[in-house]
Amino acid sequence: MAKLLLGKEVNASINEEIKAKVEKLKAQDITPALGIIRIGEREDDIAYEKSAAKRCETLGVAYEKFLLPADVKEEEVLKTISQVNKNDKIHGVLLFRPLPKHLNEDRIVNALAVEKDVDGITDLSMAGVFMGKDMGYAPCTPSACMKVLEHYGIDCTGKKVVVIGRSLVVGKPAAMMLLKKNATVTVCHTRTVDMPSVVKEADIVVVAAGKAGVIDGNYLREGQIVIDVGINVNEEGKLCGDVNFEEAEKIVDAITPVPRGVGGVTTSILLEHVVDAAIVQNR
Ligand SMILES: Nc1nc(=O)c2c([nH]1)NC[C@@H]1CN(c3ccc(C(=O)N[C@@H](CCC(=O)O)C(=O)O)cc3)C=[N+]21
Repeated sequence: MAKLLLGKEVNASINEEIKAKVEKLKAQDITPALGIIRIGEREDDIAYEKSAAKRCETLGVAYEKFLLPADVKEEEVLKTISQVNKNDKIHGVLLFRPLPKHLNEDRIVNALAVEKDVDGITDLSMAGVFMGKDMGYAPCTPSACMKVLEHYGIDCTGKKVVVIGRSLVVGKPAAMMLLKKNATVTVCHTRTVDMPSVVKEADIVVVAAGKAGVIDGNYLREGQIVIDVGINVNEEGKLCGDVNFEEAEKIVDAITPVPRGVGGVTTSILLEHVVDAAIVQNR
């Protein structure tokens, strides 16, 4: 049976740091605050929103929600973003993605002030990740994957790492971050030929396929470490990952479960970025 890599343990250390920073800010009469912009009612957005709000409450971070209907006009979204950009009481912004199809995601995302882009979605923040420069904030989900590996003492140097998924939200930035940690990285996607044999070659598998349970026992072998980034809501309304957990845990050495894995760490990183943004903006 695989060892479980639990988010809770990783969070404990991050949360201590966040609390200390929040206390320091509060001593200067500054309350760090997150702006949450949600368009429509996607279940995974709402799941993240609830977790983020709860964590804000626990850590003494304020938040304000900006809820827009799924059929909102682009100008309305741009107006909301300009409003949060100007509001000095809001230090970081979480804009859920993907956006409804009728909106120009590129234009909307890049309207966000880079110093408030705590989920690293603007082109400039993303460029920082790809060039290995300290520019803006890295996206929270791939950062959470790296944090889990680091916390459990899993060194990437020289390891074969397969990333499944090539999205800009997770797959591509995760590949760059792994490369920076000296891994030999392969990125698989829907056009990859014979994916099971490619994935079996990996020492570490980072799964961001975006589909519930698609990575089953046929892709895995013993000795592997599996990081499951997937957050899917199944028919019963429960969270599940992109890995078929029941099959995987019988085969691999270690795995992050869903829930209780990467998701909670993503939320911690988000809060850490908001608090850091509040510090930088009040210098
Ligand atoms: N720009 C953008 N960035 C995102 O990172 C992003 C997004 N849009 N759109 C939606 C998806 C979904 N997502 C979730 C993260 C955590 C939980 C979650 O439930 N976290 C729990 C723990 C769950 C667990 O234990 O695995 C918690 O923080 O306590 C859910 C969903 C982020 N996403």
